[in-house]
Amino acid sequence: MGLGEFDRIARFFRPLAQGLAGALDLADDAALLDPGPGRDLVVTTDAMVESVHYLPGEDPARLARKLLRVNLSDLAAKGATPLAYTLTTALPSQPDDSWIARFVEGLAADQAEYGIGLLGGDSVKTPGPAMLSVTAFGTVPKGAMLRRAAAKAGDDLYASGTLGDGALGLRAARGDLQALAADAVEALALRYHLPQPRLALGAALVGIAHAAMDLSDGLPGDLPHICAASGVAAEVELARLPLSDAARAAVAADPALQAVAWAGGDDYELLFTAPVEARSAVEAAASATGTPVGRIGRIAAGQGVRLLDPQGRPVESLAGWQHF
Ligand SMILES: Nc1ncnc2c1ncn2[C@@H]1O[C@H](COP(=O)(O)OP(=O)(O)OP(=O)(O)O)[C@@H](O)[C@H]1O
Ligand SMILES: Cc1ncc(C[n+]2csc(CCOP(=O)(O)O)c2C)c(N)n1
Ligand SMILES: [Mg+2]
Ligand SMILES: [Mg+2]
Ligand SMILES: [Mg+2]
Repeated sequence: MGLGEFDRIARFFRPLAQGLAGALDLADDAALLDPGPGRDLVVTTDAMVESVHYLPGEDPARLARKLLRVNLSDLAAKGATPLAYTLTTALPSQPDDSWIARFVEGLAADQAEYGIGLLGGDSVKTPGPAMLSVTAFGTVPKGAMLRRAAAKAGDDLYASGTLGDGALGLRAARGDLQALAADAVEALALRYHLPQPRLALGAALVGIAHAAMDLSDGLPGDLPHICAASGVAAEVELARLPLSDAARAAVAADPALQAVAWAGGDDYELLFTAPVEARSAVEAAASATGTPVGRIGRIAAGQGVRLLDPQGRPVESLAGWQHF
């Protein structure tokens, strides 16, 4: 028999709230959060469901870190510095305390890594698969949050890091990439399990980038959001998409994986636009934060996204992740 709901909160979750005065020891109806003078509060929520967002049997510590990181990635995309988060767990009716202990280990590790604390949350049971949800809070200088709606015709379009590793990494984690060398399989799976939110780059792009978002559903799914929000069109040269050595090896071993590498999903890289005059400022932000950044296309007047294959032909068949 596991602990009761409130003993479980006190034992496992309260230590994660220490050091965050507004969390009130996880013993009140709500928490308090002060963004500080001259700062705006930035708020984002993402949930993860077993078998939809992560594989059954996943290490709870690694799962906890991914849950935090997908949310921190949205803060990064807004140029925000993370402050705190709330956590909702919907777990099968008899929660296993050793599972929760390991989940909390993962949260503690990334709290330390990113300088954040647990502000509160909710614990419920479910007859369905586990569902875990985080709401992350960050701050930006007042009025400076990066937005999807700020792209301008003529802007360059950039992506950080490498794309496609997360989606290929899911296949690697499932054991589907048998033809690939073990070190490449491991590198891809790690990118699926443990994204790297681009917080330093996001903050450095405040005042430089026009529009920004993070890539979670894959470039063909996500870029149309910037275009629609900004009332512009975009053109991407797929040959310019930055692919890791492991992703290139996977595509070389199985050319059918090219679409997976391009369409991505689970990337948690930044997609952003900036005026041509800001090229050296973008490069400086990239090098100051140690984040690779590649120019992958451009923004134009009009609407819609054109993806061009390496021969310059439009590709219509790539789609992003959608739940329904
Ligand atoms: N159930 C909902 N209620 C209110 N707003 C929602 C709901 N679902 C999504 N949204 C809002 O829709 C917008 C897009 O959400 P979406 O989840 O696609 O963004 P994202 O987190 O950047 O992408 P991803 O979920 O793939 O990481 C956000 O402003 C989000 O707050
Ligand atoms: C086991 C498993 N199967 C498939 C996927 C792929 N996937 C699921 S949701 C999502 C988009 C982001 O989620 P959301 O839009 O819900 O925030 C992606 C790319 C995965 N991660 N794990
Ligand atoms: Mg979301
Ligand atoms: Mg998100
Ligand atoms: Mg996002």
